[in-house]
Amino acid sequence: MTDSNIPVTETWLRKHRLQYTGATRHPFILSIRDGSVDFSSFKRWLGQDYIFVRSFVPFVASVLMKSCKDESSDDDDMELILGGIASLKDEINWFKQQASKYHVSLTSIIPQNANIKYCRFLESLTGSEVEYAVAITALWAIEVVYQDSFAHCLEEGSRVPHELQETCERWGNEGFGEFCRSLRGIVDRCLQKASPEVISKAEVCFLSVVEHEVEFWNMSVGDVGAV
Ligand SMILES: Cc1ncc(CO)c(N)n1
Repeated sequence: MTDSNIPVTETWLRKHRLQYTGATRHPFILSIRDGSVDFSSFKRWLGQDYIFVRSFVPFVASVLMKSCKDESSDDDDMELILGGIASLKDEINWFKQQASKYHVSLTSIIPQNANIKYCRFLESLTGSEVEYAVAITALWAIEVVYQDSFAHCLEEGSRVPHELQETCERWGNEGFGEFCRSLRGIVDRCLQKASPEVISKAEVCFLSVVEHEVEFWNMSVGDVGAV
């Protein structure tokens, strides 16, 4: 670490503020927050995110495996990640419920390009050659973008449509916020001891996640460039 007083994640968030804000204050999220959201966009997001979450499970499982093998990991890491996997089961059920409520057929969804690319990226991180520090960075970044985005929709002055309140609470709730802070703590701890190469790989990985998240939202609002 270059400056021992500032955690690595803090330096990234300062350095890549614009990119991060692009992902967490995307027009799609702002439209949920101000109530102007187009429901066909919401339904598109719902179907695509269901596919994403199914690919996300093996990725998180691979992070769990790395945490069990890596000597810089501790017992708490394993339990935190395991809890994350357990809640994905609940999340998959939630998607099924929402899909039936909005008449979205989950069996006939065609994954869009941005989604395919994002899932491929996740898969590329599952190999044993990818360091735990890099993989846990991706996990934190993936979760914190959703947490930060949906928590913004719950802030005072927002006008979220009643039907979407539950969606915002799913990722914007305080418990999930705490989970993200714990993940961030792991990232900072791992990178404090990491080599400059691993730190730089993790930073590239963080930025890739942020870019994939922007593309994912773009796809949801139906940006033709993303299809
Ligand atoms: C695209 C995407 N990013 C992050 C999350 C958070 O789990 C999600 N469900 N989907």
